[in-house]
Order: sequence, then C-alpha cells, then structure tokens
Amino acid sequence: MPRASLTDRILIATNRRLLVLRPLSRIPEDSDLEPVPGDDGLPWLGHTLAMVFLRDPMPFLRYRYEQFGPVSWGRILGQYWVFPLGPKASEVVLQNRDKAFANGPGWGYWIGPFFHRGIMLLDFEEHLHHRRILQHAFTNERLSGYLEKMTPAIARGVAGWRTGARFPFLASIKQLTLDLATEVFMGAKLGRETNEINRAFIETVRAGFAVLRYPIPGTRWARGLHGRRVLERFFRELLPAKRASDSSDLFAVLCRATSEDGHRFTDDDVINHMVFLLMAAHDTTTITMTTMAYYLAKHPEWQERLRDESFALGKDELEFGDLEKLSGLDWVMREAMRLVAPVPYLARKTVKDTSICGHFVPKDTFVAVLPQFAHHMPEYWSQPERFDPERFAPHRREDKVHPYAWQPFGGGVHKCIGMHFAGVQIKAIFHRILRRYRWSVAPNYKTKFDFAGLPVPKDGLPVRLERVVDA
Ligand code: HEM
Repeated sequence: MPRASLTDRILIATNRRLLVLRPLSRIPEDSDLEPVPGDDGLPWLGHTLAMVFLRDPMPFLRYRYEQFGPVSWGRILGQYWVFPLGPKASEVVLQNRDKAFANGPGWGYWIGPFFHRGIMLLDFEEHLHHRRILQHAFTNERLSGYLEKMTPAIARGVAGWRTGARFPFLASIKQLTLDLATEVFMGAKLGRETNEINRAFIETVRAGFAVLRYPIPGTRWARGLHGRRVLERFFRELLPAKRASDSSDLFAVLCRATSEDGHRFTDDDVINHMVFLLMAAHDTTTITMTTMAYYLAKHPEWQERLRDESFALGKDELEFGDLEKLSGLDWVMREAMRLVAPVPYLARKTVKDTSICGHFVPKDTFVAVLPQFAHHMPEYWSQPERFDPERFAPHRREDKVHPYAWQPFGGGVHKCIGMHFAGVQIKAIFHRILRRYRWSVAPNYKTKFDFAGLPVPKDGLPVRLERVVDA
C-alpha cells in the first residue's frame, strides 16, 4: 500500500475516535449470515473526504480492511456503500452468480444522465442481447481493420510532437487519443465542429464527478447534459450516411453489426453505444499510457529495453500479427494498469437480498468494487508498490495467483469489451514513440496521481523529450 500522508493519518485517527461500529442491516431470522460491519464516519460527511477528496483513498481502505475484514460499509455523498475489498470479495460481485448486483442502478447514480442506455448500464437479458451484437465490432478481423485505420493517424500525430525540456505528456497523449477516436470511431476528420465535439465530449465525461448533482445553469452537471445533447445530435446527423456505407470505422460497423440470431441495433441504440464507447475508450487508454510514460521515464533501463524490442521488429508500422512479439511492452502495460487502475471503482446496486463472503447484503444497497485495492495487496503481490513488469513474465505470472488479483478490466459478463482494442492502440502508439523519441524526468521527480477524479498526474507529467532517429 502507498504510505499514508499526514491528511490520511489525521482522517484515519478522527475516524477511529468517532467510530461507532454498527451493522448495515438486520439479518433475516432464519439466516446464518453475518451482518456487514461499518461505521457512519464523520457527521454529515461520512467517508466522503477520505474516499472522494483524498489524494489516495488506499491507506484509508487498508485501515478498514484491517479493522473490518474484506466486506464493510461506509457513507459517501450521503449514500451507504458496501466495499468488497480484495480478489475474493470482488469475484463474488463481478461474477454475480445469483444475479443480485445490477449495473444500471449502480453506475446510473454517477453517470446515468450522461451515458444512459450505454451497454455498461444495461443488465441481465437486455445486456446480453446488446453484448451479443456489440461483440461483432471487436473480433480480431475488426481489430486488425481498426489498427490499419489508426496507424497513419498515429504517425501524423506523433510526428508533430515538439521536443524540449517540458513536453506535456498527458495533454499530448489525450489529444492524440481524441484525434484517433474521430478517425477510428467515427471514420471522419472533423471540420469546423471539432472543437465543439471535443468540448461536448469532455464536459459529458467530467459531469459524472460533479459534487453538485442538479442541472443548475453553469454547473458541471448542466454542462454535461448539454454535452450529451450535442453528441447525440452530431451522431444522429451522420447516421443515415453511416447506415449506407461499408466503411471499417466503429460507427459504420455498429450500424451493420448483427447477432447470430439476426438482431441489429436501432438508430437510438447506435447513438447510445457510440457516446458510451467514446467515453469508455478515451480516458482509460490515456491514463494507461500516461502511467506507462511516467514509469518508463523513472526506469530508463526499461525504456531502452522496450526501444530495443521495437527496433528489433524492423518497421515503423505495427501489423496485427506483430503485437504478440512485443512481450516486454505487454508486461509494462499490465504493470501500469496494476499500479494505477484506470477505472478506480466499479459501481453496482443490489436488486435482491444477497451475500458477499458470508455477509448479508440487503436489496437496494450500493456496492463499489475497487480494482486499485486488489492491485496493491501484499497478500497477492511481491512488493506491490514497486514497478516490476517482469512479475507478468511467464516464469512468474504473479497475476495468476487469483483470477481477480489483476482486475483492471473488471470481470464477469460486463468485463471490458474493448480490452483487446485498448492493447492494440496502446502498443501501436508506444511502438511508434519508442522508435522516434526518448523521454526522461529528473532523478528526484515524483508525480502525484489524482485519485479524486480520474487517476492522472496532477502536473500533467512534463518530461524532457528528445528525438531518437530522423524518421
Ligand atoms: C486501458 C483501457 C481500458 C480499461 C482499463 C477499461 C476498463 C473497463 C472496466 C473496468 C470495465 C467494467 C466496468 C464494470 O464492470 O462496471 C469496462 C467495461 C467496458 N469497456 Fe473498457 N476499459 C478500457 C478500454 C476500453 C476501450 C478501448 C473500449 C472500446 C473501444 C472499452 C469499452 C468498454 C465497454 C463497452 C464496456 C462495457 C461492457 C459491458 O458492460 O458489457 N473499454 N472497461
């Protein structure tokens, strides 16, 4: 676990003093289950400060794990949440064998108004129906097509990077993934509307983190709702042309995708899935690449090793069949997602009484699975705070110690459908930048990841960027 800061320690001590242990609910009389232990936290605020506003909630969660065990409850923004901590408790929720944990009402609380009807917010039979159609957009054949589309766009984007002492890595990689999204997802270079669409997209994504959760004009929430309307209008206008095209971009592929039993998406479905997919793909890959860049700057020996691996391939442009040859890059990518899980929590709500690891959880309870916690448990990982990509090498495979020890893509029926897409994009980009640039930071430089929103470096990760070869 990361070391607790002074603020963490004060909060934990305050919490310990105020701690009034009480069960989440009464247990049915005929049940031999235990209640979920927990406490109300600070008056009014509950655990909101520790979980939402702290630099890193992990030390606080570790303290709770030691105090209460793998299942406990707390209060965030006025709601009661159960935290299943660690691989075993996460597995129960994500596998969801008795269909008790629903995504719609869980995620809906945070992002429902902005991403409603996105596949992650659908449940059970309806989710399965949509997933069966959607998976046709993520076959190897499709991924190979997306790689072909993104390759020239990566080359153009990266060629424009300006070398120097303070290259803003986060902003540059964010821009690159936005540009790629317009080409690979929408199959279009945007014209005058580029800024409007980018702004609408960013506002829609940001709104989920709003503390004030009402559409008061000028607030994040209201801007998010406006962003959603702009995106819907944009996709709806393009839709007839996409329906008629045989293009290989994701938008056109979704228009044509058909399940084995002959079902296709309606116009509204295509629009809802496009808005959601843009969001699901963008920040997650940006965060992963920024974390990779940070650790590769801190560990130049690994950066050189990956550069050698990429030069050994002997070409600038990665083809689908080359991906598995970049094993070092693959381990670094996995290790980056372990150290900084791009999706820090996964939201659920119970739709019936159920249990997690012997604890009774009543219907209508919010539940948050925390991949970041499982990734830093010394019970499963050797020196979990250390950057050690070889823990994923075949002779070690520390992630195999439990199926849910490494869970950046979640698990069960909602497991990330874009997992392989993300791998293709991240590897294609790093292959290009490793062959073209070398980047570094001062030996004592340490960035702070902001876990209060999305886990990105607060300072935007300024690096010294130098040219490796003239391409
Ligand atoms: C490093 C990159 C990525 C990470 C870490 C990531 C992580 C996740 C996680 C944790 C979930 C499960 C959420 C839950 O169970 O509540 C998820 C779902 C999803 N992701 Fe990703 N994701 C990434 C990239 C992508 C990309 C590139 C796409 C699309 C091109 C994508 C599309 C989706 C979709 C559609 C779902 C919902 C699946 C369903 O509910 O059936 N993701 N992702």
